[in-house]
Amino acid sequence: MEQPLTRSSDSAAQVPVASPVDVARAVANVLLPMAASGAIVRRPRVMALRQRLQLDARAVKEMQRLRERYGPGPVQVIPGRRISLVFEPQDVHRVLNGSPEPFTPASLEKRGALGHFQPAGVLVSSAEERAHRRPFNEKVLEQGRPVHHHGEKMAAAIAEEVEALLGHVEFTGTLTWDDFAVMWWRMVRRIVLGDSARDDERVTDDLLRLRKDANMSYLKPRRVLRRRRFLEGLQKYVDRAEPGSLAEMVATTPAHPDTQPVQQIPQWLFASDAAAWASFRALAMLSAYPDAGARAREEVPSAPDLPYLRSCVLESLRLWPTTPLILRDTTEDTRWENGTLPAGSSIVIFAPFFHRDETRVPEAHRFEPELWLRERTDEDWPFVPFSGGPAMCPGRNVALLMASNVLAHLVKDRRWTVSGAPPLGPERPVPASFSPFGLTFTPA
Ligand code: HEM
Repeated sequence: MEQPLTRSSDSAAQVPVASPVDVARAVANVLLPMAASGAIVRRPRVMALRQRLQLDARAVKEMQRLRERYGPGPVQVIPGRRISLVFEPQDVHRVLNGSPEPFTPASLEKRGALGHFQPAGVLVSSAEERAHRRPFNEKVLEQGRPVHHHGEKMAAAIAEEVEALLGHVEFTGTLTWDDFAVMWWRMVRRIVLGDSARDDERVTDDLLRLRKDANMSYLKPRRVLRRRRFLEGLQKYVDRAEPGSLAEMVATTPAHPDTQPVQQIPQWLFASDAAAWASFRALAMLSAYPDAGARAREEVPSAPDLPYLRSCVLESLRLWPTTPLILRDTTEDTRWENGTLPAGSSIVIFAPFFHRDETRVPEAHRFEPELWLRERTDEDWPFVPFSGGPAMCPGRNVALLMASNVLAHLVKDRRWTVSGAPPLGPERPVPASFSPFGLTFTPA
């Protein structure tokens, strides 16, 4: 049973419900733009609109207004489903540290979405299944090591793929998102599945198809045959167990029968997409902030361990979190400063509010990679691009290794001019919304 908070009252009343007008505003300004952008695979056109209208600024303002109006405790903004927004750092830490009980990451919404391609993935698992699946993910991904023991092999694949991309850029004169994404997926397939998967677009196209369905969650019927073909494709790579791949580690890491090792892999593939968005935005920042670009270039010889470039990627993720809505469902009644929430309620941590609220975060609209040069703790303000607590992203270090090494090769011998971005630079506030998909880089 969870300990009550020291600041909790004995109130048996439920956490307040926002007024109908505030419900409509919270949905329109906070929840809808995020859902419309695509929870599992992004919709570039909606992202472009979000950038044009700078909708994330509106969302943060709405959160500030709601907090002002209802106080620091949570407030329910979808009464039927009992979805509550939280506003205080200690509530963020409490919810994330209280995973999987009483705050399970396997929320109704996530089960609806991820069930399309990884119904046995750790993120949508019960507490009992998680007890086996989480340690398996941590072992294979080596979550505590900045550089995975396959790091040299990963770095070699990254070097080859980025060099091939740069050859293409020399030919076309520009670096676009589409070219970057082709390179990215070749690299991810090699790192996760093995070198022989480099050109196996079918496996990631199958996943893309299933991810598109996942955006529609329960509204789309499950494509059972496609999912079977996709998972069988992954199984083949595990059977092949190419040395230096994560598939090899899946094949050789002991697993409890409940673990379903192959079903842990889709998350590693699909979540790598977020690292691509963060890297492309970080490249724009390194191009627009000459001092940061110079510091990154100086660091290149120490690859694959690149703390400053990793910080740049983390800062890109703080400014534009790729998981803006961190969801938890309550598994028992929980007490809060302003009332109780019954079991089965939903808690939403809206990350941009905690990352970009200029009334409480001095660096809200500045590019400050230095924020990440030391490990952050629960004593710190919650910047949570990788979530936190026992369900924190176990692939964080693999993602940062990929992203930082890709950036190192891109900036090593080149300076880039960026177009297609909102105005960027040290003299101005960092934009609230920033789509990576419309960016084009030209060697300066
Ligand atoms: C920049 C890239 C990435 C970001 C921002 C990111 C972020 C996150 C976040 C926020 C969560 C928690 C979601 C939640 O609580 O609902 C999560 C979970 C997870 N991530 Fe990542 N992730 C990234 C890349 C990766 C990669 C590359 C891998 C694997 C190679 C990975 C593996 C996982 C796994 C297995 C979980 C589920 C953890 C659990 O439920 O215990 N992620 N990630």
